[in-house]
Amino acid sequence: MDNVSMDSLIVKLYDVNAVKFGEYKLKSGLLTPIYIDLRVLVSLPVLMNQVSSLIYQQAQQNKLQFDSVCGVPYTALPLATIICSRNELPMLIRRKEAKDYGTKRLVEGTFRQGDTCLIIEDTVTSGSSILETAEVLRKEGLKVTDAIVLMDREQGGVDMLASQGIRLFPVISMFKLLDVLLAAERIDAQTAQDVRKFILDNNTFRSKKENGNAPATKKPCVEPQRELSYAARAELPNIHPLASKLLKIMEEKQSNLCVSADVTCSEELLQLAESLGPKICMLKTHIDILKDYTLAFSQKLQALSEKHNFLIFEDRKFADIGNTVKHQYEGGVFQISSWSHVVNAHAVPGPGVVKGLSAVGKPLGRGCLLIAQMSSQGSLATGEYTKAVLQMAEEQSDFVIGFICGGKVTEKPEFIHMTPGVQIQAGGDSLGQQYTAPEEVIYSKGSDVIIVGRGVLEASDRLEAAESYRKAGWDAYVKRVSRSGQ
Ligand SMILES: O=c1ccn([C@@H]2O[C@H](COP(=O)(O)O)[C@@H](O)[C@H]2O)c(=O)[nH]1
Repeated sequence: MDNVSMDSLIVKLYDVNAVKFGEYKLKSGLLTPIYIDLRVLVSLPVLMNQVSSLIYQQAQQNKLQFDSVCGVPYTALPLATIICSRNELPMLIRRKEAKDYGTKRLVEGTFRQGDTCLIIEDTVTSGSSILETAEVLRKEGLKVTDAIVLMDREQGGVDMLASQGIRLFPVISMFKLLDVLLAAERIDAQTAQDVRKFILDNNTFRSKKENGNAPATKKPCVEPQRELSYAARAELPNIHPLASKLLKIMEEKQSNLCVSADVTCSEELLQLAESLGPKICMLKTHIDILKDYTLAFSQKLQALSEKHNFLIFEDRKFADIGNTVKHQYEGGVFQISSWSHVVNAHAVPGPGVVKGLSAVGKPLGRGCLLIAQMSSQGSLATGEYTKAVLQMAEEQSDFVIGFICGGKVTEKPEFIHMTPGVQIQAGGDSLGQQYTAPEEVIYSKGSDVIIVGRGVLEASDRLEAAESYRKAGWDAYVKRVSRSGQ
């Protein structure tokens, strides 16, 4: 289902009163300004079918492997039934309580020990209902590794379940829902803001970790740091708003792909942005290689970035004293700061380069990546130099949002790691470029975003190639987060 119909589904859910604003009590007793009541769907067969297909699409898009499907009782039961019946899949029913006669089974249906069962849920807050169902299924000898939810309230369910070895794939997330209802004028800006604040202030997983079960004395051993999802990092208290926006785009579009649009004609660049826009979280430009740049072009590019929800990154690699980069960023022919969300800089000149850029970009809400490492053979950006770049970033984190690097260079989850020199086939070119595969960059080296140029541009079908890179990058990320949660 495309974005437009996803948006109209969200509006429909509101119109049938499945999304309510006011004051409601959650299962935990917490009062919430938004309540999702998907029970109403059971009387609305058209909507029921649409929602079921969306849930099943998540399973297909993420290539989930399973032998059976189980809906969390009760609201998700009919959804699971429709999915199983339409797609001829075996279903299991988890009883909420065992009968005191007959077989006394807690799981109805036939299965073999070691079979994998996919869980379907209607709404997730903390993830505890999915976990309860998973525990019952696991006790019966089934494996549970994945779950799909129609509506994720973004209050920590994804992270809690990941910590229990379950990857949760949401169809709709709370922030997306609020954006759509606001745009459709179903709610006003104040309501959206109040709900957003509530969600951010009431993360059930974070607060449990922060407040609950704290040992009286420190544990002697250091536990390995748990990997946060992109969505959880987007909500970190000290995160730069642009980094947060990027992480939310990545989560929403399930894309950690930045395409490097290294073409020399502005029309071709706009065509790339139009066709690949839905697949990417960011589009990288080298504006000075265009032979026909105009300011009108940059306006069209901005319009496409809004239409397809991606950020623009001008790979200008500023490397001069603060006063000069200020002019280069703001003025000249390109007026980069007026249209590019993100730029990058070498640290060679010292902190003044960031100060100069920040003087122009910070008031506009822009951000900067520092080049900590390079993908080219013989690069001098290694070792102590890379460490000095990290230090410079930390000192100016109100403008620096992350790094260009070969892999993770800092454990600070507020910083974004972006890696160029990526192709499915590792190798290189004749001018020193070195390529690493998406899985290695994201899963093994811990980077966040893959930057792909010729891997897409030189493919016979650019859209198909972009989708392969999107999928490879996203699968590697999902694998990484679930590994750390187990
Ligand atoms: O270390 C670096 C920094 C930047 N780049 C840029 O990324 C793309 C890579 O293009 P491919 O076609 O995928 O090789 C290109 O624009 C470089 O200028 C980089 O490769 N390495």
